Amino acid sequence: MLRSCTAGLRSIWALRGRREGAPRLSMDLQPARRLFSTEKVIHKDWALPNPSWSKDLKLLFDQFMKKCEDGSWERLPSYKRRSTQESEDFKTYFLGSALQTQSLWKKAQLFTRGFEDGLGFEYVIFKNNDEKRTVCLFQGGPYLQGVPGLLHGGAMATMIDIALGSCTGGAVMTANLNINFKRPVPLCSVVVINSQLDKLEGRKLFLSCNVRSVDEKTLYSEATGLFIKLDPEKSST
Ligand SMILES: CCCCCCCCCC(=O)SCCNC(=O)CCNC(=O)[C@H](O)C(C)(C)COP(=O)(O)OP(=O)(O)OC[C@H]1O[C@@H](n2cnc3c(N)ncnc32)[C@H](O)[C@@H]1OP(=O)(O)O
Repeated sequence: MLRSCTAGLRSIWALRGRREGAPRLSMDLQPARRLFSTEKVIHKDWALPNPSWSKDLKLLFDQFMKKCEDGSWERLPSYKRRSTQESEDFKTYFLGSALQTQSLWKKAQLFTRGFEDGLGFEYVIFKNNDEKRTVCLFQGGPYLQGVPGLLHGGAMATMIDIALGSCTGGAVMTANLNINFKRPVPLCSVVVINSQLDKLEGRKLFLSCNVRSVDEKTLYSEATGLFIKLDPEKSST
């Protein structure tokens, strides 16, 4: 698996030096990823295969894409920046935020999508709306190392937060995250995060997840999270 990651990295270096935002043709650089353009901005969907994806990740991706065919599952697209509407929703609550300044707003992006292909967070999330659950396929790259050869716990916590968040909807914030790290995750390996909504109580969403190896034999982590739907009557700043 590590070898597959290394092989992927070779193609990554070939792509280095090409900066996002610079004028370019979508098909020229990353044919596997869908791009659509408005007048000025190119929104790239990052939850699609790229050359750094290991065989395991591609295989699981294909399996879940098949499950999407009858409509029971959907693949969630992933962008570096939230849509204008989503951003407006959050701005409503955080009126005093530094992001109100135009220059910062333009620079801000989801930090899990800020790495070159294969070096950081490679992931895709599939959602089953009826069952109120998601499956996140995650391959943590070499820049996410903690203890040598192993994935940093903070990187795992980040993915758990995102995975649990994907079971919610609308404007929510993480209020509590509780993680039990049971086994260390080898760097560049693929893990599967199964998340579900356990309970909805007013504005409180109680969620849980587990993180397992592809063969399901290793339980790496278990976590619970509390997310709060933001109250339109309140502003947090
Ligand atoms: C597909 C892509 C998905 C992407 C997902 C992205 C994931 C990224 C998510 C994040 O990183 S969010 C950033 C980290 N989180 C924060 O910075 C949150 C900081 N905290 C807050 O802003 C506020 O505390 C919060 C908005 C969460 C709640 O404030 P509110 O004023 O709206 O709620 P309030 O304090 O009235 O509490 C509402 C209920 O929740 C309960 N509650 C709030 N915080 C709690 C807590 N920490 N533990 C337990 N209960 C809590 C509170 O007791 C109360 O219960 P009851 O309704 O039963 O009375």
